[in-house]
Amino acid sequence: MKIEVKNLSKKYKDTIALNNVTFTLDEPKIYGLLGRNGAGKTTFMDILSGQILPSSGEILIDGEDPFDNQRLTESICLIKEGNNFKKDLKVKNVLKIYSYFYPNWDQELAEDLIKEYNLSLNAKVKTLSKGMESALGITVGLASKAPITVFDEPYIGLDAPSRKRFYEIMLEEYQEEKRTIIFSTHLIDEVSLLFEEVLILREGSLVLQEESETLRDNAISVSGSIEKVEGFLAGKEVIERKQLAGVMTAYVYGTTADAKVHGLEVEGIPIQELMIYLTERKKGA
Ligand SMILES: Nc1ncnc2c1ncn2[C@@H]1O[C@H](COP(=O)(O)OP(=O)(O)OP(=O)(O)O)[C@@H](O)[C@H]1O
Repeated sequence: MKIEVKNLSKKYKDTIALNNVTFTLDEPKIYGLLGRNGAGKTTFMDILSGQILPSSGEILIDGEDPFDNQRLTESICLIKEGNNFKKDLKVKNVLKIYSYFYPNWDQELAEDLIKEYNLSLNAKVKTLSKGMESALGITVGLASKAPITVFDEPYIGLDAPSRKRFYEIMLEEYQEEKRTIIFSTHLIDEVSLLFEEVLILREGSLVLQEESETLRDNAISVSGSIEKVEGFLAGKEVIERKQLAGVMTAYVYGTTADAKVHGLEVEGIPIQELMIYLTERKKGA
């Protein structure tokens, strides 16, 4: 399903959570949605899944507004970092409710995951530990087989081996049948290899949308005197630049060979480092 985000803004009283964000997600892929605390990720996911309205701008999913839209709601599954399910429900009833709601629900996968994560079907949600509740969220998200599945830091309390299994199963499922998975996380180095495309929000604005492969192959870090670096940057797409004591470092799309011709120091940028760099708060902000 095609997701078009057009001039999307969301204001909560004095806080601008999203500031005129525009981008398109054209095809089923695993998208990483990254950004520091308060960057606007959850707000975006809430608007996308039709839970809240934007202040201005719009999101269109295959041309339609998701707000109050039954046809689209059953195509989108949003799993948040907690409180996804009513506390008094038993695990088996949670599965039943979601199986009615999502037309592509995969009961076999749900049952496999329940076993994998050692969840008891008769346990009530309120008796589950944080990690178990996350495991239930992951189970529902994956088994929904919703064409747009959104995970907003869905692993609170899950230990490292359980998270690893989650990533593995998510990838297996995705490879079997492609769907749009939007994944928001702070554990960037753990999952960055899964992402096919990365979007980074900083303080409500989109600062990067790029395919991971392009980032891996073409994003380089160059440094040298301000004059030399600026000479090299002319006409190129610059991701970010900073200066310290007369030395400029820039992240840019370019080739190592070209940068060396300009007499610059050049390095590849590990994807997670690029993300960390781009999500740093600006000094004084
Ligand atoms: N219901 C609300 N009322 C008031 N302000 C809100 C509300 N929801 C979010 N905000 C504010 O909007 C901004 C964006 O929040 P949002 O939760 O979208 O960020 P986030 O990127 O998901 O952050 P985190 O990584 O911490 O989950 C923050 O400044 C937050 O305080």
